[in-house]
Parts: sequence; structure tokens; C-alpha cells
Amino acid sequence: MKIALIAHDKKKNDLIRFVQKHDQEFIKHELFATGTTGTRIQDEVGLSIHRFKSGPLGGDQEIGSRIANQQLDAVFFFRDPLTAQPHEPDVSALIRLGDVYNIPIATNEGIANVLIQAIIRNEL
Ligand SMILES: O=C(CO)COP(=O)(O)O
Repeated sequence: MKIALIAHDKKKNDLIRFVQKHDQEFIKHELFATGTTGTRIQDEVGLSIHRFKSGPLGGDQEIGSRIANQQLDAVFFFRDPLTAQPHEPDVSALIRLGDVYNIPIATNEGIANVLIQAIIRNEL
């Protein structure tokens, strides 16, 4: 599967921990990420990952474009709901495209736990 991983700054540690916990599953898939998130996953988890631009510089839009072209199967997007993002319209656009194309986007760790179990069981 093609899976995108994204986290806002205050959620990056949570996403790294989550990916580390499930690294034996994530290693089986083709991984994509926004710039800074991808660098941290590469450096701290050791998974190979295709990195787009950083979110505020267009990375969310690049991932949205992948969704629109049916080139992504699932997205883990650990959003920070308590901090204003300069690129909030890009974040909303990405999530909107997930709804348009019925791509599962886990926007917090609770639903991420559900989504990763579905992926492990090959239920998507
Ligand atoms: O801003 C982001 C998502 O909206 C994430 O971008 P980075 O991974 O480059 O920090």
C-alpha cells in the first residue's frame, strides 16, 4: 500500500513513537511524508520514505494531489488542533480530498490505532 505520514510540530513526537511501535508493518509499505516529518522518520525510525516539501511550503498540497490521482491508500495525519497553522487552507484541502476520494485519513492517534490494525489485517 501507499501510505502518507504527516504530523504538525507538536504532534511529531507522537507520530514518531507510533511509527516506531508499528515499524514492522510500515516497512512493508511504500511511505510518503511531508518534509520535516519525513526527515525525522528516516533519521529516528530508519524507514525509507519519499519526502515532499514541508507542509507550509506546499507539502500538504503535494499529498493532496497524490490523493486526487488515486496514488495513496491511507494517510496518518497527526494534526495539532490547538495551534494556528499558517497553511490551514492546505490542511483543509488535503482532508477534503480524502473525503472526495474515500481515502482513510487518521487525524489523531485514537483513529490511527484503528486504521493501523485494519492495515495489518489487510482489511482496506
Ligand atoms: O505542516 C505539516 C502538515 O500540515 C507538516 O509539515 P512538515 O512535516 O514539513 O513539518
